[in-house]
Amino acid sequence: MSAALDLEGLTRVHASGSAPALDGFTLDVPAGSCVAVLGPSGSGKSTVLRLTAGLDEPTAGSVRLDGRDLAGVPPERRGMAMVFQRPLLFPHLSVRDNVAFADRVRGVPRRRARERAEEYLGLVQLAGYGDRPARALSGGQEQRVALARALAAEPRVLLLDEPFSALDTALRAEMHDLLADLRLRLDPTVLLVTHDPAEADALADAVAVLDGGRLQQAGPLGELYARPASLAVSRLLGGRTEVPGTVRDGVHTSALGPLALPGPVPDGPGVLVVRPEAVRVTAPGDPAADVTGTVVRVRRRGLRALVVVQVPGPVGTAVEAELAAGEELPAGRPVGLVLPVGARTVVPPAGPASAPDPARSAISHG
Ligand SMILES: Nc1ncnc2c1ncn2[C@@H]1O[C@H](COP(=O)(O)OP(=O)(O)OP(=O)(O)O)[C@@H](O)[C@H]1O
Repeated sequence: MSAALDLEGLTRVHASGSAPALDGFTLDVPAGSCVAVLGPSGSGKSTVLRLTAGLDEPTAGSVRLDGRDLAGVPPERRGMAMVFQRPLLFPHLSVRDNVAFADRVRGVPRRRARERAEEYLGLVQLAGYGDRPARALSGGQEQRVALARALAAEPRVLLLDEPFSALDTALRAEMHDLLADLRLRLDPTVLLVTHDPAEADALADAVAVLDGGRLQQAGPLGELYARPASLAVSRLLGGRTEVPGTVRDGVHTSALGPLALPGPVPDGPGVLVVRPEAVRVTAPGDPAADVTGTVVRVRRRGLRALVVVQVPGPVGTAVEAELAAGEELPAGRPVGLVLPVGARTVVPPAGPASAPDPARSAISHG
């Protein structure tokens, strides 16, 4: 049976005087839901899982399961199971005995533990693999066994730490499907750590974005794409259009000229961000165009192309637009761009710690 997980003000300072690895992190994971913690390397994602699992003590804050504070409860009594990026199987044991291991430690008789292991191997589509030594499995199969072993512990919360990131693209997609099926059958509460927005999109009901140990924004991923709260969130989700300017009375004025905003935004400096999927490319003379510019770079993304359009303003001011499938535009082509009002989002300018990295510049380094 799944449980509601509440993380409240979780903070972890490793050495006194050092910056916290995690700073006041608060997140609700409703029973039976899957929430992904998304963030770049070093942002504190694994720290969230370690504190939740009880593998590390928080410097401040609490972990609650169905309202019960877990302070002082050891990892094995928390009703949680964790799957890591590496499967950490016992290579000399059979696949079946790897899955049965937790039951055996709990004192379940060998025969019963092995029967249960077979059930869980069936769930991860490895029925018939029980007799094999774990060392004779492929990477994808090993990770299925790790998942079966975690599920066999009947956890109330399943903690997944980048569990599929070592797998190739096709296997990863298979594992995503498998996890979606397992969620339907077993209804566990899942807290997933990933650096990959596509993985969060495939698996999670909601996403919490971490940067520098701090929660930036939490909500359904579609909301974060449409309305990122900060440059860090926009960048993590692949946003590259960033036009600095100033907001006054609901209008953002920048090198692109005045652009009305869809909702109330406080007056003051702000950076306009727009998703490439929302930008429409048109002819330079089109009266509907909000701005005109020149295609300076084309990036392939499967059947679609992304074009980087240099627009008036300081060197490097550019807007990225996604073309329709099969549509092509060469570098050097003048174009008009429509930035639909609903797609215009203004976020606070970067502080000194998160100043834009010139190496990311859309124009100079595609
Ligand atoms: N035991 C430790 N002692 C000191 N600092 C640590 C320790 N564990 C983690 N850190 C630091 O805490 C910060 C957050 O680490 P964490 O492993 O949670 O990040 P992450 O987002 O999971 O990174 P990655 O995606 O690379 O695994 C990092 O700056 C890291 O160097």
